[in-house]
Amino acid sequence: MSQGPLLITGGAGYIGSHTVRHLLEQNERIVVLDNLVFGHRDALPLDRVTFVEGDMADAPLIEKLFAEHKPEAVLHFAAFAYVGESVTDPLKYYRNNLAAPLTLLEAMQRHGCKRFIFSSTCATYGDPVRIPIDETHPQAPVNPYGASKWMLERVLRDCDTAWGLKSVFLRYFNASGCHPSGEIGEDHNPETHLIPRVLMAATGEVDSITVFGTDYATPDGTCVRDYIHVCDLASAHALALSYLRKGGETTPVNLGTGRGFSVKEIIATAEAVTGKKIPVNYGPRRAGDPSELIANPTKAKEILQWQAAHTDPREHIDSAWRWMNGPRHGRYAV
Ligand SMILES: NC(=O)c1ccc[n+]([C@@H]2O[C@H](COP(=O)([O-])OP(=O)(O)OC[C@H]3O[C@@H](n4cnc5c(N)ncnc54)[C@H](O)[C@@H]3O)[C@@H](O)[C@H]2O)c1
Ligand SMILES: O=c1ccn([C@@H]2O[C@H](COP(=O)(O)OP(=O)(O)O[C@H]3O[C@H](CO)[C@H](O)[C@H](O)[C@H]3O)[C@@H](O)[C@H]2O)c(=O)[nH]1
Repeated sequence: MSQGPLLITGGAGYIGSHTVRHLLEQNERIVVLDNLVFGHRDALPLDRVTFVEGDMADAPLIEKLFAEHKPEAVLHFAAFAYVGESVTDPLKYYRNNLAAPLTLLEAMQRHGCKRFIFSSTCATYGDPVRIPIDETHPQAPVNPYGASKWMLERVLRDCDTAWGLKSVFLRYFNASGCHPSGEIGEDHNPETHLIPRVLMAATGEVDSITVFGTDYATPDGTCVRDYIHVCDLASAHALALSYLRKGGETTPVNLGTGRGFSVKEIIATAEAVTGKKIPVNYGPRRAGDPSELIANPTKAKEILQWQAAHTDPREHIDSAWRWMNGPRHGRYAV
């Protein structure tokens, strides 16, 4: 097995850049590949990582990258992740989330790189038939985004059977929060996720937050989600890497806290953290939203020795608020 660096696709994005920071603290060597469609060059410590600006579907570039750096493992974050857009433009999602990674996998096969950590999602489960959701829950995605991730999991299993690729499918629940330094954070454009949008309503960047649906079968009628801090996601990647280095088998692992919070609870917490009254509108349901998504995170503890350290959404919102009021938010150069 090659002793080269880690290749991190999408490492200039939200979750990728936090994971890069964490892995650098563990003295890992890192090559980041990102086409900067959504990522930010400034989110990377460019003096400490090798940054390759390019697309994972660019076969000559990928071949050159593997020949030059001989990566030991790939951490694959690069993808499109707007659920709504995936419904209206499915081919864009199947192209980037399913077809493009094949170029990467072909290069891995050619170069004998056999460790893969995949940013999968709770969206692969679809509408839950039981809560909390463990990894044996049926996978029946209800939108092309979730389907593209589910299909890539299948591809990875087949690569294991054929040439011994070992993968961990990290099925994240709802990523939130920002690095405690306030130097990097969530900066999607457009931003559709609940917590940053609530905070944008608090700063006046948007007029108000619209709650999508108040008639769900939940205690207060709004959707319930399991919010997992981005720094907890980062530490799980390091542990998944150790698991594969110790000879771990291909397997899915949920990354969540096991606790759910409603949209209304998140807004109330954001008001408490910011000290501001947040203007709220109540709108219809958003297509494709399950009422409740809560992880059973037991397996992560058993096989990765991981559990979420930041389980209080107040802490997530507080770190996101510090980032939004810090010097770099919205001022990434790229
Ligand atoms: N944010 C969440 O709540 C969440 C939840 C579950 C799963 N995920 C998954 O985690 C991963 C990271 O999500 P994020 O929120 O950090 O998104 P992000 O958009 O911030 O990061 C993705 C990065 O990939 C890059 N990228 C996209 N296509 C590329 C390509 N073809 N070649 C090279 N680079 C490319 C983008 O420029 C971006 O920097 C995604 O795979 C996403 O599906 C996210
Ligand atoms: O302006 C908003 C934004 C969101 N919501 C609600 O807040 C909850 C969280 O919505 P997000 O858009 O923040 O996140 P999702 O639950 O849609 O997350 C899904 O999409 C993500 C990709 O971006 C991940 O893949 C994740 O695993 C998957 O569940 C949902 O009930 C949503 O309806 C609102 O009410 N108003």
